[in-house]
Amino acid sequence: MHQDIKEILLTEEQIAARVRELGAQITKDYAGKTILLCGILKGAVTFFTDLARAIDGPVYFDFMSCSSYGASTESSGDIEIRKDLDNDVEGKDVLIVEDIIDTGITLSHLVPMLKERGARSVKLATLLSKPARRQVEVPVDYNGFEIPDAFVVGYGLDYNSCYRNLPYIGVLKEEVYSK
Ligand SMILES: O=P(O)(O)OC[C@H]1O[C@H](OP(=O)(O)OP(=O)(O)O)[C@H](O)[C@@H]1O
Ligand code: HPA
Ligand SMILES: [Mg+2]
Repeated sequence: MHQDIKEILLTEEQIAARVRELGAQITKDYAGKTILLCGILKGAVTFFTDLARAIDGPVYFDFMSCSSYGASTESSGDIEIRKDLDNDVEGKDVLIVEDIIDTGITLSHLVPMLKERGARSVKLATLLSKPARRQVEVPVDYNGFEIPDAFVVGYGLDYNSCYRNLPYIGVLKEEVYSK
């Protein structure tokens, strides 16, 4: 285990098993449709690539880059779109893929924006949800795990751009961000 990690919350095996379940459910729910899978960079990349391979059906890939945390463990409340989707979403079945919903602020901006652009449907898949920290309610269609109120890293999630490549989800030691 990495020296900055206090505890492993979800192992590689637990994540892989849950991603397979979510992929099977999405495959059923979208039978006969093509999904425009929209990953929110950068945190969602790892979940996105695993989830996409767990879906048995036609899928297009697109990505949007937003940032609100920067070098902090608290949301700034300002969502900056650094890169928009390449696809026109009008008439498409959009499935947003996120790594985590924490305050809900990021998704509360993105979901209405994609609906306004004329998407036929906009649904949301997240690997993690931290309900204790929610400031804005966002309906989640596919949720991997509910987690307690702790700052987690790994499997795509970062603190100050580090730890994204850890293969598990771990709780970061407080001393790493309080110094
Ligand atoms: O529900 P919220 O409180 O809005 O938090 C969730 C968002 O924050 C993180 O992104 P971040 O801004 O850290 O960018 P990153 O994905 O590049 O790390 C995470 O990947 C989600 O997009
Ligand atoms: N870890 C990493 N990034 C995050 C988190 C978290 O717990 N919450 C929102 N963005
Ligand atoms: Mg981040």
